[in-house]
Amino acid sequence: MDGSMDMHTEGRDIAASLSGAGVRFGDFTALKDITLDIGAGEFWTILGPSGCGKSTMLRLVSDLVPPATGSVEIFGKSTEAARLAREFAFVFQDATLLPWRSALKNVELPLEIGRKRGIAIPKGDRTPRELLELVGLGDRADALPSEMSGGMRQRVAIARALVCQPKLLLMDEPFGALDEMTRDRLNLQLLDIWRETGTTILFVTHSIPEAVFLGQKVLMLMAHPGRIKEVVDIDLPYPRAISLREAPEFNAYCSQLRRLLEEC
Ligand SMILES: Nc1ncnc2c1ncn2[C@@H]1O[C@H](COP(=O)(O)OP(=O)(O)OP(=O)(O)O)[C@@H](O)[C@H]1O
Repeated sequence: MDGSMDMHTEGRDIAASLSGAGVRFGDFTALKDITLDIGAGEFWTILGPSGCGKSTMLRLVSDLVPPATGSVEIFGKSTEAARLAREFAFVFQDATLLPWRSALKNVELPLEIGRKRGIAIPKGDRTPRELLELVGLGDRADALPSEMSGGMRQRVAIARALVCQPKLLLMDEPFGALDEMTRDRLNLQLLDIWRETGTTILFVTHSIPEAVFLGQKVLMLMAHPGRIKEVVDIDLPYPRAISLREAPEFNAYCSQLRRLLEEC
């Protein structure tokens, strides 16, 4: 499908609803006519050629860039209202931890900032320490970022993103800089976290196998201007094990997406 798409949304709570949404930077159209609904609790991965607007899509949803056309709603609110209510959180490729603070202190940071600014932060079900346990770092609470591996730092960043109990997690190539084995392990861990927290996840990646392994749906964007090429449902059951990557149906999805990517 080219340009835009309609989704059947009956009976589905909607986390993010985009309607004819476009983004411009000056004369340049970065995203055009994006229409889609992302159901609450769903896991979407986003693929597309370099420069097609994947990061811009996350920035649009998270109130970092305004729509030049159309509208974006997050859980029925404006993106600004959702941002102020801490309904979403970001994880970037670089963990961006404060180097002088321990893992635990980094996870606690959003709560501290909220308190200092007098912002009512949604009280999460889990304490920062419990979140470190959730990402498998319960025994590294006092470690400094320089004492941790890249994968560990990224897990701290995920725990920090979860500390305000966001209903929507926006992840921009969070495992792109990690070696393949660490990436596989974090993919499994992220699926566990997704199952346990029920958070909606929007996950940008350049890796077709990663997009298929994680996602219930893959949003394929195309370039010039950035727009929807297709949404592919990944009809593979959860929990997903690494051995799934050997399965013919997994590889069939990868081939389908590779063909779509070549057309973009
Ligand atoms: N602040 C900005 N000002 C001008 N142009 C921008 C700005 N941010 C992004 N762009 C342009 O918008 C387009 C989409 O950028 P974006 O970073 O969203 O692409 P992407 O698909 O995430 O790319 P990549 O896969 O390389 O990370 C690119 O052509 C980029 O140069």
